[in-house]
Amino acid sequence: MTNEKRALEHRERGNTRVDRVGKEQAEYRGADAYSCPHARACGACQHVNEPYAEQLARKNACVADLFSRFGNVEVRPLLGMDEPYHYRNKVVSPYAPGRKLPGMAGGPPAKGRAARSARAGGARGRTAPGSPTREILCGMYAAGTHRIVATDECLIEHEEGKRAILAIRNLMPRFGIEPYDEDKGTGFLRHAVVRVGHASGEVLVTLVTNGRDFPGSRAFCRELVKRCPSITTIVQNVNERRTNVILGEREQTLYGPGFILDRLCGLSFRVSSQSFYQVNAVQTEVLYRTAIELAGFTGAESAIDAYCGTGTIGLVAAKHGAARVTGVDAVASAIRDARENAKHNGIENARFVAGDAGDFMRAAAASGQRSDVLLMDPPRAGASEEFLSAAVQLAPSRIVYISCNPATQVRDLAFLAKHGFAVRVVQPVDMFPHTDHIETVALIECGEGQLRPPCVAKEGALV
Ligand SMILES: C[S@@+](CC[C@H](N)C(=O)[O-])C[C@H]1O[C@@H](n2cnc3c(N)ncnc32)[C@H](O)[C@@H]1O
Repeated sequence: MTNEKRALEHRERGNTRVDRVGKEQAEYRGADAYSCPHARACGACQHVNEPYAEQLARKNACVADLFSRFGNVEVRPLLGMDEPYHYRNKVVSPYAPGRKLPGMAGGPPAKGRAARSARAGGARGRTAPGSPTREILCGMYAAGTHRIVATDECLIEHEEGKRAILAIRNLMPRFGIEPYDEDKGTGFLRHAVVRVGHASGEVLVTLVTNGRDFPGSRAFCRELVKRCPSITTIVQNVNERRTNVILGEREQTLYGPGFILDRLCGLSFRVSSQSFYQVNAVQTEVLYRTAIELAGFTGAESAIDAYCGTGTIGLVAAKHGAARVTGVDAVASAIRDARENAKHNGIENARFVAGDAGDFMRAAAASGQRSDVLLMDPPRAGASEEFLSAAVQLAPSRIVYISCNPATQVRDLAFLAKHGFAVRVVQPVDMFPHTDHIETVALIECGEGQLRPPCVAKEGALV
C-alpha cells in the first residue's frame, strides 16, 4: 500500500483511532503519524511522532551500514507493519504510591473475608478497604529511570492489556491493596504483567506481589474478570526481593488454567507467565516465515532450535519441512510449554531440552553429532563464544540467526565468518515500530572456496 493510500485510509478512520487513544491526548497528524502526548516524558518510543515511512528508511540505512563489513551480502528492505499501533501484546506496569489524597473513596468497600482480613491488619501491604490515603500510579518508567510516567493510554500497547492494568489500579483501594513502595520495600502489589493472545484474544494477568498471603484474592479476581471479561487466567507471582527484576520464582494460579493459548503460523501455542513470547504477534509471523524460507527445508534436514523459548520457531520448522528438530532453552517452564505445544499440535518430530544452549552445543559437538540447520535466536547479549565455537564444530550447512540486537549479531557473525562461514542474506523485520529497536534474520552458509569448517563432512548421529 502506498503511503498516500495509507494516509487517506487513516484520515478516513482518523476519528476512530484518535478516539481509541483518547481524543484530547493523542493527535492525528496525517501520513501515518500520531503524536503521543507522553513521548517526551516516557521515552520508550523514540520516534513515535515521526512518520512511519521515515522510521523505516532510517532503520534500513542503519542495517545496511552495520552489515556492509561482510561484503557480498543481500541486505533486503525492512518488512514494516501496515498498522504499526497497539502491537505490543505484553503490557507491563508497576504500581506505586503517588500524591497524598485528602480523602477519597475507592468504590464500594469489599465485603466478607477480604475486608475482615484487611481490617484485622491482614497481609503485608494491606490497608482498610475503600480508604486509600494516596493516589496509585501506574504506567511506564521514564526511560532509564524508576520514575513512573502515569498514563491511561499508549499508542503501542495492546488496548485490552492496558484496560486490565487500569482495572487493577481502580480495584486496589476497594480491596485494601497497597502499591509497592520501592524505596521502603513496603506495600503489596509491585507490577502487573498482562499478555494478550493476538489470535485467541485470551488474556493472562500476572500479579507480582511483595508477599504470598493474598486474602480476598478470589473476590479480587472475580471482580477483575467482571470488569475485563477477556481475562481467562490470573497468576500470582511472589517477589519479595529488593530488585529491579520484575518476576520472582514462586507462583500460584489464582484463576483459570495458569496459561493462555495463542496461534502463530497455523499452530497453537501455550504461553505462561515466565516464558518468553514475542511481543508483536503480527510481525512474529513475518519473522518466522522468513526464518523458515531462509532455512530452505526440503523435508530431510535435522535442525537445532537454540534459545527456543516455548518452541515456537522449532515447531513451525518441524511442521514446515524439517525432518527433526531439537530445541534448547535455559528456562525450564518454557521447555515445559514447548513440550506441551508439541503434544497439543500433534507434532512428533520435535523434542526439547532444558539447559544452557552453549553447554548443549558443546556436548553435541563433543559427541560427534551433526545437524543440517542451526536456528538460533539468542537474547540481546547474543551468543557466547563457547556456543559459537561448538556451532563451528557441528558445521551445519545453514545457520539462520534471528536477533533483536544487530550489534551483537554482527559481532557473532564476524566470529563465524572468521571460521569459514559466509553471511548470505540479511532480512530486517520491524518488530518494534516507533522505537530504535531492529530485528534481523541472517542466513549464514559454509563459504565456498573459503576456509571449510572443520567437520563439514563429518559423519555422525543426527542431533
Ligand atoms: C529472544 S528469546 C527467543 C525465544 C524464541 N525463539 C521465540 O521466538 O519465542 C531468547 C530465549 O533465550 C533463552 N536463553 C537466554 N539465555 C540462554 C542460555 N544461555 N541458554 C539457553 N537459552 C537461553 C531465554 O529463556 C529466551 O527464551
